[in-house]
Amino acid sequence: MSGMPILLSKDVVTRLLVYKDLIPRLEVALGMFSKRDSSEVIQPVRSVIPIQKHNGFLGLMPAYMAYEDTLCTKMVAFYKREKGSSLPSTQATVLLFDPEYGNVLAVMDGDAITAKRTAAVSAISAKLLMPAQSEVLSILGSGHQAFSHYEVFMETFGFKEVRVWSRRREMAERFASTVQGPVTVCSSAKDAVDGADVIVTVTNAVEPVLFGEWVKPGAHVAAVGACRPDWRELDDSLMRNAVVYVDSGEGAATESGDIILSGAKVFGELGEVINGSLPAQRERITVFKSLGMGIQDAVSAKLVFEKWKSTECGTEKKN
Ligand SMILES: NC(=O)C1=CN([C@@H]2O[C@H](COP(=O)(O)OP(=O)(O)OC[C@H]3O[C@@H](n4cnc5c(N)ncnc54)[C@H](O)[C@@H]3O)[C@@H](O)[C@H]2O)C=CC1
Ligand SMILES: O=C([O-])C1=[NH+]CCC1
Repeated sequence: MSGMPILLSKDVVTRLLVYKDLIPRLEVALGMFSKRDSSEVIQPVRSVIPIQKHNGFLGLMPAYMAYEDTLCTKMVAFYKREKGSSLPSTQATVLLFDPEYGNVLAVMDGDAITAKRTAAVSAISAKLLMPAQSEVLSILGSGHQAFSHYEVFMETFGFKEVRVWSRRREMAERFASTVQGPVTVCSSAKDAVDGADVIVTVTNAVEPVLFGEWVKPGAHVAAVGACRPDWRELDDSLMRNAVVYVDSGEGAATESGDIILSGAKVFGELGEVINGSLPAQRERITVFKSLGMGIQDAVSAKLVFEKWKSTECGTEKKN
Protein backbone atom coordinates (compact mmCIF):
# COMPACT_ATOMS: atom_id res chain seq x y z
CA MET A 1 0.00 0.00 0.00
CA SER A 2 1.37 3.44 -0.82
CA GLY A 3 1.57 6.35 1.63
CA MET A 4 4.21 8.17 3.56
CA PRO A 5 6.80 5.92 5.22
CA ILE A 6 6.99 6.00 8.99
CA LEU A 7 10.23 7.14 10.59
CA LEU A 8 11.56 5.04 13.44
CA SER A 9 14.27 6.59 15.59
CA LYS A 10 17.19 4.90 17.28
CA ASP A 11 15.38 4.88 20.65
CA VAL A 12 12.32 3.20 19.18
CA VAL A 13 14.34 0.63 17.22
CA THR A 14 16.47 -0.13 20.28
CA ARG A 15 13.37 -0.68 22.41
CA LEU A 16 11.50 -2.83 19.89
CA LEU A 17 14.34 -5.08 18.75
CA VAL A 18 14.91 -7.73 21.43
CA TYR A 19 17.39 -10.57 21.22
CA LYS A 20 15.01 -13.35 22.21
CA ASP A 21 12.87 -12.61 19.13
CA LEU A 22 15.76 -11.71 16.88
CA ILE A 23 18.03 -14.74 17.40
CA PRO A 24 15.60 -17.44 16.18
CA ARG A 25 14.65 -15.33 13.13
CA LEU A 26 18.33 -14.83 12.26
CA GLU A 27 18.97 -18.56 12.57
CA VAL A 28 16.20 -19.28 10.08
CA ALA A 29 17.50 -16.57 7.71
CA LEU A 30 21.10 -17.80 7.82
CA GLY A 31 19.95 -21.37 7.20
CA MET A 32 17.75 -20.32 4.28
CA PHE A 33 20.57 -18.24 2.78
CA SER A 34 22.96 -21.18 2.85
CA LYS A 35 20.53 -23.32 0.84
CA ARG A 36 21.18 -20.96 -2.13
CA ASP A 37 17.61 -21.19 -3.37
CA SER A 38 17.09 -17.93 -5.24
CA SER A 39 13.33 -18.38 -5.18
CA GLU A 40 13.53 -18.01 -1.39
CA VAL A 41 16.39 -15.59 -0.66
CA ILE A 42 18.19 -13.06 -2.83
CA GLN A 43 21.06 -11.20 -1.30
CA PRO A 44 24.04 -10.10 -3.39
CA VAL A 45 27.38 -9.22 -1.84
CA ARG A 46 27.03 -5.58 -0.79
CA SER A 47 28.19 -3.01 -3.29
CA VAL A 48 30.69 -0.64 -1.76
CA ILE A 49 31.98 2.66 -3.07
CA PRO A 50 34.96 4.44 -1.53
CA ILE A 51 34.56 7.93 -0.01
CA GLN A 52 38.25 8.47 -0.51
CA LYS A 53 38.40 12.09 0.62
CA HIS A 54 37.11 11.08 4.07
CA ASN A 55 38.73 7.67 4.44
CA GLY A 56 35.40 5.90 4.23
CA PHE A 57 33.07 3.64 2.28
CA LEU A 58 29.37 3.51 1.51
CA GLY A 59 27.82 0.05 1.37
CA LEU A 60 24.43 -0.77 -0.13
CA MET A 61 22.89 -3.97 1.27
CA PRO A 62 19.62 -5.06 -0.40
CA ALA A 63 17.83 -8.32 0.34
CA TYR A 64 14.58 -10.00 -0.62
CA MET A 65 13.37 -12.98 1.39
CA ALA A 66 10.44 -14.54 -0.43
CA TYR A 67 9.78 -17.09 2.33
CA GLU A 68 8.66 -14.31 4.66
CA ASP A 69 8.03 -11.67 1.97
CA THR A 70 10.54 -9.13 3.28
CA LEU A 71 12.14 -6.53 1.02
CA CYS A 72 14.73 -4.27 2.56
CA THR A 73 17.93 -2.40 2.04
CA LYS A 74 20.45 -0.88 4.38
CA MET A 75 22.82 1.92 3.49
CA VAL A 76 25.86 1.98 5.70
CA ALA A 77 28.77 4.39 5.70
CA PHE A 78 31.88 3.21 7.52
CA TYR A 79 35.22 4.89 8.09
CA LYS A 80 38.80 4.27 9.03
CA ARG A 81 39.10 6.78 11.89
CA GLU A 82 42.32 8.15 13.28
CA LYS A 83 43.12 7.42 16.95
CA GLY A 84 41.37 9.99 19.15
CA SER A 85 38.76 10.92 16.51
CA SER A 86 35.32 11.56 18.00
CA LEU A 87 33.51 10.94 14.70
CA PRO A 88 31.41 7.75 14.50
CA SER A 89 32.95 4.87 12.57
CA THR A 90 29.63 3.52 11.24
CA GLN A 91 26.32 5.21 10.32
CA ALA A 92 23.40 3.31 8.85
CA THR A 93 19.82 3.76 7.65
CA VAL A 94 17.42 0.95 6.82
CA LEU A 95 14.52 1.08 4.34
CA LEU A 96 11.76 -1.52 4.65
CA PHE A 97 9.53 -1.87 1.58
CA ASP A 98 6.09 -3.22 0.86
CA PRO A 99 7.23 -5.98 -1.54
CA GLU A 100 3.93 -6.02 -3.46
CA TYR A 101 3.71 -2.30 -4.23
CA GLY A 102 7.37 -1.35 -4.00
CA ASN A 103 6.83 1.66 -1.74
CA VAL A 104 8.86 2.30 1.39
CA LEU A 105 6.93 1.41 4.55
CA ALA A 106 9.51 2.52 7.07
CA VAL A 107 12.75 4.43 7.29
CA MET A 108 14.60 3.24 10.37
CA ASP A 109 17.70 4.08 12.26
CA GLY A 110 20.23 1.49 11.15
CA ASP A 111 22.77 1.91 13.94
CA ALA A 112 20.75 0.03 16.53
CA ILE A 113 19.90 -2.67 13.97
CA THR A 114 23.57 -3.01 12.99
CA ALA A 115 24.73 -3.23 16.60
CA LYS A 116 22.12 -5.76 17.69
CA ARG A 117 21.94 -8.05 14.67
CA THR A 118 25.74 -8.32 14.42
CA ALA A 119 26.03 -9.23 18.09
CA ALA A 120 23.12 -11.66 17.82
CA VAL A 121 24.81 -13.46 14.91
CA SER A 122 28.04 -13.70 16.93
CA ALA A 123 26.00 -15.21 19.78
CA ILE A 124 24.64 -17.79 17.33
CA SER A 125 28.19 -18.63 16.24
CA ALA A 126 29.28 -18.98 19.87
CA LYS A 127 26.31 -21.18 20.71
CA LEU A 128 27.30 -23.54 17.89
CA LEU A 129 31.09 -23.38 18.04
CA MET A 130 32.41 -22.45 21.51
CA PRO A 131 33.78 -25.08 23.92
CA ALA A 132 31.05 -26.86 25.91
CA GLN A 133 32.11 -25.43 29.29
CA SER A 134 32.89 -21.85 28.33
CA GLU A 135 33.58 -19.59 31.31
CA VAL A 136 35.82 -16.76 30.11
CA LEU A 137 34.76 -14.17 27.53
CA SER A 138 37.28 -11.71 26.14
CA ILE A 139 36.31 -8.62 24.15
CA LEU A 140 38.93 -6.73 22.12
CA GLY A 141 37.61 -3.21 21.39
CA SER A 142 35.23 -1.10 23.46
CA GLY A 143 32.97 0.70 20.98
CA HIS A 144 29.36 0.17 19.86
CA GLN A 145 29.79 -3.46 18.90
CA ALA A 146 31.58 -4.22 22.16
CA PHE A 147 28.51 -3.01 24.08
CA SER A 148 25.98 -4.97 22.04
CA HIS A 149 28.14 -8.10 22.13
CA TYR A 150 28.48 -7.84 25.91
CA GLU A 151 24.73 -7.39 26.20
CA VAL A 152 23.71 -10.41 24.14
CA PHE A 153 26.49 -12.71 25.38
CA MET A 154 25.59 -12.02 29.01
CA GLU A 155 21.89 -12.43 28.29
CA THR A 156 22.43 -15.72 26.43
CA PHE A 157 25.32 -17.46 28.22
CA GLY A 158 26.61 -17.77 31.77
CA PHE A 159 30.21 -16.52 31.52
CA LYS A 160 31.95 -16.38 34.90
CA GLU A 161 34.55 -13.86 33.80
CA VAL A 162 34.56 -11.09 31.21
CA ARG A 163 37.67 -9.21 30.14
CA VAL A 164 38.05 -6.20 27.90
CA TRP A 165 41.01 -4.66 26.16
CA SER A 166 41.00 -1.50 24.11
CA ARG A 167 43.70 0.48 22.35
CA ARG A 168 42.93 3.36 24.72
CA ARG A 169 42.74 2.10 28.30
CA GLU A 170 40.39 4.89 29.36
CA MET A 171 37.84 3.65 26.81
CA ALA A 172 38.06 0.11 28.21
CA GLU A 173 37.55 1.57 31.69
CA ARG A 174 34.53 3.53 30.48
CA PHE A 175 33.16 0.31 28.99
CA ALA A 176 33.68 -1.61 32.24
CA SER A 177 32.00 1.08 34.32
CA THR A 178 29.03 1.43 31.94
CA VAL A 179 27.93 -2.19 31.52
CA GLN A 180 25.91 -4.06 34.16
CA GLY A 181 28.24 -6.59 35.74
CA PRO A 182 31.92 -7.08 36.53
CA VAL A 183 34.45 -6.69 33.71
CA THR A 184 38.23 -6.86 34.10
CA VAL A 185 40.14 -4.21 32.14
CA CYS A 186 43.33 -5.68 30.66
CA SER A 187 46.47 -3.78 29.73
CA SER A 188 47.19 -5.84 26.63
CA ALA A 189 45.24 -7.91 24.13
CA LYS A 190 47.52 -10.84 24.99
CA ASP A 191 46.54 -10.68 28.69
CA ALA A 192 42.88 -10.30 27.79
CA VAL A 193 42.75 -13.47 25.68
CA ASP A 194 45.02 -15.64 27.82
CA GLY A 195 43.00 -18.83 28.52
CA ALA A 196 39.77 -17.27 27.16
CA ASP A 197 37.12 -19.65 25.83
CA VAL A 198 35.46 -17.08 23.60
CA ILE A 199 37.14 -14.06 22.04
CA VAL A 200 35.21 -11.32 20.28
CA THR A 201 37.19 -8.90 18.10
CA VAL A 202 35.25 -5.68 17.53
CA THR A 203 37.91 -3.16 16.55
CA ASN A 204 38.56 -0.81 13.66
CA ALA A 205 42.04 -2.27 13.31
CA VAL A 206 43.56 -2.67 9.86
CA GLU A 207 46.51 -4.76 11.17
CA PRO A 208 46.19 -7.91 13.33
CA VAL A 209 45.38 -7.37 17.01
CA LEU A 210 44.87 -11.08 17.79
CA PHE A 211 47.62 -13.67 17.26
CA GLY A 212 47.28 -17.43 16.99
CA GLU A 213 49.98 -18.14 19.56
CA TRP A 214 47.85 -16.44 22.26
CA VAL A 215 44.68 -18.43 21.62
CA LYS A 216 44.04 -21.55 23.69
CA PRO A 217 43.17 -24.85 21.96
CA GLY A 218 39.44 -25.19 21.32
CA ALA A 219 38.67 -21.49 21.80
CA HIS A 220 36.09 -19.76 19.63
CA VAL A 221 36.79 -16.40 17.97
CA ALA A 222 34.01 -14.17 16.63
CA ALA A 223 35.87 -11.79 14.32
CA VAL A 224 33.62 -8.84 13.58
CA GLY A 225 35.85 -5.99 12.38
CA ALA A 226 38.18 -5.87 9.32
CA CYS A 227 35.50 -5.72 6.64
CA ARG A 228 37.74 -4.62 3.77
CA PRO A 229 39.95 -6.91 1.66
CA ASP A 230 43.09 -5.15 2.92
CA TRP A 231 42.11 -4.88 6.61
CA ARG A 232 43.05 -7.41 9.27
CA GLU A 233 42.22 -8.23 12.89
CA LEU A 234 43.63 -11.76 13.05
CA ASP A 235 47.12 -12.95 12.07
CA ASP A 236 48.01 -15.63 9.51
CA SER A 237 48.81 -18.27 12.11
CA LEU A 238 45.37 -18.01 13.72
CA MET A 239 43.57 -17.93 10.37
CA ARG A 240 45.47 -20.92 8.96
CA ASN A 241 45.23 -23.12 12.06
CA ALA A 242 41.59 -22.49 12.88
CA VAL A 243 38.48 -23.99 11.35
CA VAL A 244 37.06 -20.93 9.61
CA TYR A 245 33.31 -20.36 9.33
CA VAL A 246 31.79 -17.33 7.59
CA ASP A 247 28.38 -15.68 7.29
CA SER A 248 28.51 -15.63 3.47
CA GLY A 249 31.11 -17.44 1.35
CA GLU A 250 30.84 -14.88 -1.45
CA GLY A 251 31.09 -11.98 1.00
CA ALA A 252 34.16 -13.46 2.67
CA ALA A 253 35.93 -14.09 -0.64
CA THR A 254 35.28 -10.48 -1.70
CA GLU A 255 35.67 -8.47 1.50
CA SER A 256 37.61 -10.26 4.24
CA GLY A 257 41.27 -9.27 4.48
CA ASP A 258 41.73 -11.90 7.19
CA ILE A 259 40.71 -14.61 4.73
CA ILE A 260 42.05 -13.22 1.45
CA LEU A 261 45.48 -12.13 2.74
CA SER A 262 46.12 -15.16 4.96
CA GLY A 263 45.08 -17.60 2.24
CA ALA A 264 43.08 -19.47 4.90
CA LYS A 265 40.60 -22.05 3.69
CA VAL A 266 36.97 -21.39 4.54
CA PHE A 267 35.34 -24.49 6.03
CA GLY A 268 31.80 -23.27 5.42
CA GLU A 269 28.94 -21.00 6.40
CA LEU A 270 27.22 -20.69 9.75
CA GLY A 271 23.95 -21.37 7.94
CA GLU A 272 25.28 -24.80 6.89
CA VAL A 273 25.94 -25.66 10.53
CA ILE A 274 22.41 -24.49 11.38
CA ASN A 275 21.03 -26.66 8.56
CA GLY A 276 23.04 -29.66 9.81
CA SER A 277 24.92 -30.02 6.52
CA LEU A 278 28.29 -29.06 8.09
CA PRO A 279 29.72 -30.12 11.47
CA ALA A 280 30.49 -27.72 14.32
CA GLN A 281 34.12 -28.51 15.13
CA ARG A 282 34.00 -27.35 18.75
CA GLU A 283 37.11 -29.31 19.73
CA ARG A 284 39.28 -27.22 17.36
CA ILE A 285 40.03 -23.50 17.44
CA THR A 286 37.15 -21.99 15.46
CA VAL A 287 36.93 -18.57 13.84
CA PHE A 288 33.61 -17.12 12.76
CA LYS A 289 34.46 -14.36 10.28
CA SER A 290 31.50 -11.98 10.29
CA LEU A 291 31.10 -9.30 7.64
CA GLY A 292 27.40 -8.50 7.95
CA MET A 293 24.58 -9.36 5.56
CA GLY A 294 21.53 -7.61 4.15
CA ILE A 295 19.30 -10.50 5.24
CA GLN A 296 20.27 -9.83 8.87
CA ASP A 297 19.13 -6.22 8.54
CA ALA A 298 15.96 -7.29 6.71
CA VAL A 299 14.96 -9.75 9.46
CA SER A 300 15.59 -7.08 12.09
CA ALA A 301 13.69 -4.35 10.24
CA LYS A 302 10.69 -6.63 9.72
CA LEU A 303 10.65 -7.52 13.41
CA VAL A 304 10.83 -3.86 14.43
CA PHE A 305 8.04 -2.93 12.01
CA GLU A 306 5.78 -5.80 13.16
CA LYS A 307 6.33 -4.83 16.80
CA TRP A 308 5.70 -1.17 16.05
CA LYS A 309 2.46 -1.99 14.22
CA SER A 310 1.17 -4.20 17.02
CA THR A 311 2.10 -1.82 19.83
CA GLU A 312 3.06 1.79 19.22
CA CYS A 313 1.10 2.27 15.99
CA GLY A 314 -2.10 1.14 17.78
CA THR A 315 -1.33 3.42 20.72
CA GLU A 316 -0.85 6.39 18.41
CA LYS A 317 -4.19 5.76 16.73
CA LYS A 318 -6.04 5.59 20.06
CA ASN A 319 -4.49 8.87 21.31
N1 LIG B 1 30.59 -7.84 10.86
C1 LIG B 1 29.62 -6.97 10.89
O1 LIG B 1 28.47 -7.28 10.59
C2 LIG B 1 29.90 -5.57 11.30
C3 LIG B 1 31.16 -5.16 11.53
N2 LIG B 1 31.42 -3.89 11.95
C4 LIG B 1 32.81 -3.56 12.20
O2 LIG B 1 33.06 -3.79 13.59
C5 LIG B 1 34.11 -2.93 14.02
C6 LIG B 1 33.67 -2.22 15.28
O3 LIG B 1 32.55 -1.41 15.04
P1 LIG B 1 32.01 -0.37 16.14
O4 LIG B 1 32.04 -1.00 17.47
O5 LIG B 1 30.75 0.17 15.62
O6 LIG B 1 33.12 0.75 16.06
P2 LIG B 1 33.52 1.81 17.19
O7 LIG B 1 34.18 2.92 16.48
O8 LIG B 1 32.35 2.10 18.05
O9 LIG B 1 34.59 1.02 18.07
C7 LIG B 1 35.80 0.60 17.50
C8 LIG B 1 36.75 0.11 18.57
O10 LIG B 1 37.96 -0.29 17.92
C9 LIG B 1 39.07 0.32 18.57
N3 LIG B 1 40.14 0.50 17.58
C10 LIG B 1 40.19 1.38 16.59
N4 LIG B 1 41.32 1.22 15.88
C11 LIG B 1 42.01 0.23 16.47
C12 LIG B 1 43.24 -0.38 16.21
N5 LIG B 1 44.01 0.00 15.21
N6 LIG B 1 43.62 -1.39 17.01
C13 LIG B 1 42.86 -1.77 18.04
N7 LIG B 1 41.66 -1.22 18.34
C14 LIG B 1 41.26 -0.24 17.56
C15 LIG B 1 38.53 1.62 19.11
O11 LIG B 1 39.34 2.09 20.15
C16 LIG B 1 37.14 1.18 19.59
O12 LIG B 1 37.24 0.57 20.86
C17 LIG B 1 34.40 -2.01 12.85
O13 LIG B 1 35.50 -2.53 12.15
C18 LIG B 1 33.16 -2.11 11.99
O14 LIG B 1 33.40 -1.83 10.64
C19 LIG B 1 30.42 -3.00 12.19
C20 LIG B 1 29.13 -3.36 11.95
C21 LIG B 1 28.76 -4.66 11.47
O1 LIG C 1 27.16 -5.24 7.97
C1 LIG C 1 27.38 -4.05 8.22
O2 LIG C 1 26.50 -3.24 8.46
C2 LIG C 1 28.77 -3.60 8.24
N1 LIG C 1 29.77 -4.42 8.11
C3 LIG C 1 31.01 -3.76 8.19
C4 LIG C 1 30.69 -2.33 8.37
C5 LIG C 1 29.21 -2.25 8.45
